[in-house]
Amino acid sequence: MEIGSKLTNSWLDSIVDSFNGVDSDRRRQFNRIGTATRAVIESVVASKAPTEQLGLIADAIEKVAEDIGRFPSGRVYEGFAEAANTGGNGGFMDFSPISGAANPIAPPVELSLSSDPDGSPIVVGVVTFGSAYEGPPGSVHGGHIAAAFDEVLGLAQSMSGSPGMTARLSVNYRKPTPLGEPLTFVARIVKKEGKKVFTEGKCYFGDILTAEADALFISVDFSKLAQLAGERERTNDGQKPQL
Ligand SMILES: CCCCCCCC/C=C/CCCCCCCC(=O)SCCNC(=O)CCNC(=O)[C@H](O)C(C)(C)COP(=O)(O)OP(=O)(O)OC[C@H]1O[C@@H](n2cnc3c(N)ncnc32)[C@H](O)[C@@H]1OP(=O)(O)O
Repeated sequence: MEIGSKLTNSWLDSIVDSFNGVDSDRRRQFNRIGTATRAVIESVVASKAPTEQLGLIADAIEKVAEDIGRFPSGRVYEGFAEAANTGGNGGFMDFSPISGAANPIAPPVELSLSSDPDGSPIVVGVVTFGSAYEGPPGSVHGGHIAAAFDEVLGLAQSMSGSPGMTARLSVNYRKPTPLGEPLTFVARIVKKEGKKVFTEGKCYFGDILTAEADALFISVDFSKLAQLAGERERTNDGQKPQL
């Protein structure tokens, strides 16, 4: 993901610059795997393949899982937890569960920084959710809408220069959010009070407002993030960070 920064937030720019523009074969291969696995996930939940074919497909997928599972696993952290990238060679947030191209469970939401007509900085997230994200028939599952808000609001709050973790996230679902259609999330900072960064966001399908959210982020000491990353690398399974 390239973040085409139109902002002059030097703090965020310096982080984004440190990840962007670096290309590597390793990153390309991870992104290919992520894209192909995402396509498999989509087909798995929506395939009309004949039953006799399903066993063959299951055999093939089990073989792939076995092949990749033979290698040791462990995440690489450069900077921030969510900014884990594909091998330390560039790729800002390649493995984000929401926006990471290399993470097959990410829809993914494509993030960019922009500004609204009055010049205020905003984050824009563009995404089309496939069948794997279905909640009510034909609509996106509300939990995934909340996750997309957490991501775009999370990037917006980081423009404050003192990013933190989500303390509270509230979503109002106004209209069903359609599957298989391009959606646009927009997020901004509302105000900052000490460690508290208040944000708000909206999700549109065309001109239709389908959901809106507000969230409170609490700036965290970067040493806390480093500690979380350290725990994750030590245990290598990352399931239980010690706070
Ligand atoms: C992760 C950082 C990434 C940085 C990346 C930068 C690069 C840019 C990239 C960008 C895109 C990435 C996008 C990622 C987005 C995803 C983020 C997530 O999903 S985060 C996972 C879910 N959230 C948790 O797991 C938090 C768990 N909770 C905690 O760890 C703590 O509770 C925490 C940090 C939220 C606050 O703990 P305390 O000890 O630091 O805060 P105290 O000092 O006690 O409180 C400060 C003030 O805030 C209020 N406060 C704290 N928590 C509150 C709450 N839940 N609700 C309301 N107020 C709260 C308190 O009442 C206090 O207010 P008074 O100063 O007294 O007025």
